[in-house]
Amino acid sequence: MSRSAHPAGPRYADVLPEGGYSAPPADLNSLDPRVWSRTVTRNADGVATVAGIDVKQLAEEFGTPAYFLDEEDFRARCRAWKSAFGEEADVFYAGKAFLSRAIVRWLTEEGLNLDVCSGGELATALDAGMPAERIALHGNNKSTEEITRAVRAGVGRIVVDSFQEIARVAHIAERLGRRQRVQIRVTVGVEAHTHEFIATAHEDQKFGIPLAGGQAAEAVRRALKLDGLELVGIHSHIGSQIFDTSGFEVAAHRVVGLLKQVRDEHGVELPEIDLGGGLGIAYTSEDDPREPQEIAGALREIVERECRAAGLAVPRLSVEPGRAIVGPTAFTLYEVGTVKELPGLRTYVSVDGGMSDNIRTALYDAEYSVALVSRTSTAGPMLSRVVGKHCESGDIVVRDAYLPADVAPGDLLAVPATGAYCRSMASNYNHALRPPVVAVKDGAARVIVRRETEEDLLRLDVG
Ligand SMILES: Cc1ncc(COP(=O)(O)O)c(C=O)c1O
Ligand SMILES: N[C@@H](CCCC[NH3+])C(=O)O
Repeated sequence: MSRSAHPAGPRYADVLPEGGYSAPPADLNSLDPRVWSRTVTRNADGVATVAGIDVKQLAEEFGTPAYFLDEEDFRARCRAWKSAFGEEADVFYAGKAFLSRAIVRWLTEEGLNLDVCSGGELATALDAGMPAERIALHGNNKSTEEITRAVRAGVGRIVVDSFQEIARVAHIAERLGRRQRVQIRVTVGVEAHTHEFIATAHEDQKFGIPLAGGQAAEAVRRALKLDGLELVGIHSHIGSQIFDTSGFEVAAHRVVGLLKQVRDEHGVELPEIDLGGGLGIAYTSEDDPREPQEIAGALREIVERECRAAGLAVPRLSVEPGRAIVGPTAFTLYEVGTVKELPGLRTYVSVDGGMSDNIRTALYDAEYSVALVSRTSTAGPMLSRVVGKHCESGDIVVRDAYLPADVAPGDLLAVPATGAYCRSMASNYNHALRPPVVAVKDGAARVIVRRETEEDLLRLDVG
């Protein structure tokens, strides 16, 4: 929410968000299809439903807070990415956004590959049957154990992130009698227009080997000399929650520039380019994300044009969307516990979860939307802040939202677009029990990640 004066008047200028507040939406009961997963709607009684199941029934059966993930929507998004990039490219789903065995099975069935960035993600992928050759291992500080497991399993590629790692992967692969396919992650020097903590290709941050100063070219030189490595390509990931294709285009241009330099220096044409993930989604009605076709068209066009100009064969392209596939497919369902009005300021609506199930608002100032979903209301708009139950004043789920003025304890609220980086970044802060993920499809709901229990917490506490 943004832009305009505080509804309570100028006296409260000090509490204004940057740019001010927007006017309340015309209809507080509507569920904007750009923000909600595809099968979310309201039934004749005004209760929101997903995949045909009403949220009151879901809350009763699975409790709150809980994430509800629309399987059909997830699969449709996988297919949209696959068909946008076509047979000449590979789509690696970024498991860090959210990973579970069910997700791995759906990805495998839909023909996507998988990017993992830890031993835990690798274990989940292999356990759920993703063929190793369709897995890429990432990370800026992979352990020797993680690299060894990945090489042993036969992963399709390891994306190396530093000079030390080039030597480390080569050494491990040689010791195991393997030749590991690797890509080198480079930093292209693009300032992605996103939050500082999720931008990854400007120069002053921890990921990748800079193109600047010839470091990436030196990394290629070293990798080409090592028997344990098969250098197959160059990787770039510029950041996350990006709406504008221009940063990807600059990255593609610079990566192709490096391929040309490698060809000119070593007579080798590297056969692959990966341009990472990062495509943004709509968290609120004000966001206007790009579609996979748009990004695919723009990337293909620039890679082909640049390669033609450089006299290079067009390399195989891959991308790693996480948020854009899983983000819009889930919402978090909460029950309202208390409603506290601060006259002239706003109303604090406390729900039964918070920063332990969605840290993004506190961490990145992320914006979310929220709706009353257990009923409709004809009450007027109330400027609200939806907060959690943790012992932190920064425990905010939705910073600025209009809710109907009659919202009361026992009502159910849902926050859409929480499929990415919410359950995967959830914590046990205040010994909160991490919520379950429930997959919904065709009128049926099943738990794919169960709710944590106090026994789970106590089992780890062995002191
Ligand atoms: C290397 C890499 N690939 C892919 C992704 C997925 O990004 P997103 O979920 O924004 O598509 C990330 C996370 O930002 C990443 O670090
Ligand atoms: N975790 C971040 C994105 C960073 C992903 C990894 N490079 C988010 O919630 O938006």
